[in-house]
Amino acid sequence: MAGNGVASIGECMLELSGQTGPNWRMGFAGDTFNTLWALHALSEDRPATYVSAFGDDPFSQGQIGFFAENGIGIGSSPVILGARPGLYAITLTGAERSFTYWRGDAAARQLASDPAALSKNLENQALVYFSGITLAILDDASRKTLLEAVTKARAAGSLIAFDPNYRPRLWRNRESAQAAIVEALGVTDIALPTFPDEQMLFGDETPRATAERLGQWVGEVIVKNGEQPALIAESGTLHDVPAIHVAAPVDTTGAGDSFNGGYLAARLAGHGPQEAASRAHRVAAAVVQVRGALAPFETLRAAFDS
Ligand SMILES: O=C(O)C(=O)C[C@H](O)[C@H](O)CO
Repeated sequence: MAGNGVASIGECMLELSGQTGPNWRMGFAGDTFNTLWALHALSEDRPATYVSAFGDDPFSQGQIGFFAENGIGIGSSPVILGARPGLYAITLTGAERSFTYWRGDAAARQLASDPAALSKNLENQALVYFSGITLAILDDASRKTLLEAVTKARAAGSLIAFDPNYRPRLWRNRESAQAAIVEALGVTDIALPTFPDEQMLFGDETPRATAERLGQWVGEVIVKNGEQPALIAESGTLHDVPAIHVAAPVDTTGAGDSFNGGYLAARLAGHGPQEAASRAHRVAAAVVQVRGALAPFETLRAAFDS
């Protein structure tokens, strides 16, 4: 039987944000971590595990320490001698973000190197979350190991949530991204795609087309579309849930990830999809008003409950 915990699988990097002159602020972030951060802030009573692989250098130790200080464990995730975390920097044009990465040899690429540890991390979880970035950083064999572990968790009763989160640069080509993402959707209960990503990768013309295409495999689909309404498809019924207009956003990094965390926290707390999406929009609106991907827990909670 599935337990009470929440687990998110992927890569958390060092994050450089908030450049003012020559000064950067260093934090820790990565799409699946950003989602777990919000989910954990909003579901405090559930044990939270970030499932990845880590290095043994001071930055990896700092990362694991930061997770622990904030109540997030790493379960049985491997700590690999000589490995280190990836790094990314945020460049802002207005509030719109773009990223530069140094991540090709990051420890997280070995997150499926110990299949037994990976499966153990997914035991007793109410919810398991992963993304297209998780898939993109793995080689074919590791991706197969990951999907087997997720399939096993699902069979044991965990709810599986997935955001296709398309990062073209991380993939060999478009076809391999399409194939891996479609395979992941086959083991997904809640899909949280972003329309412009789906348009770029699959040529969908409207959010409705995305919802219908994903609805072939997934019972609950939430199509995010920036400041446009989110489109929810649940067992074939569609609803628009308006987003929140933020007058002066500062950095859009992590908005979609935090939306996902808010949505999943609300669903786990028993709210229906429309109420969950309204709360998720409020959480995302709070995150675009801070620099970097993570907002303080109190900020997230205030937005979720407002
Ligand atoms: O782009 C990535 O791979 C990241 O994980 C960096 C950011 O935190 C993430 O994209 C924000 O959604």
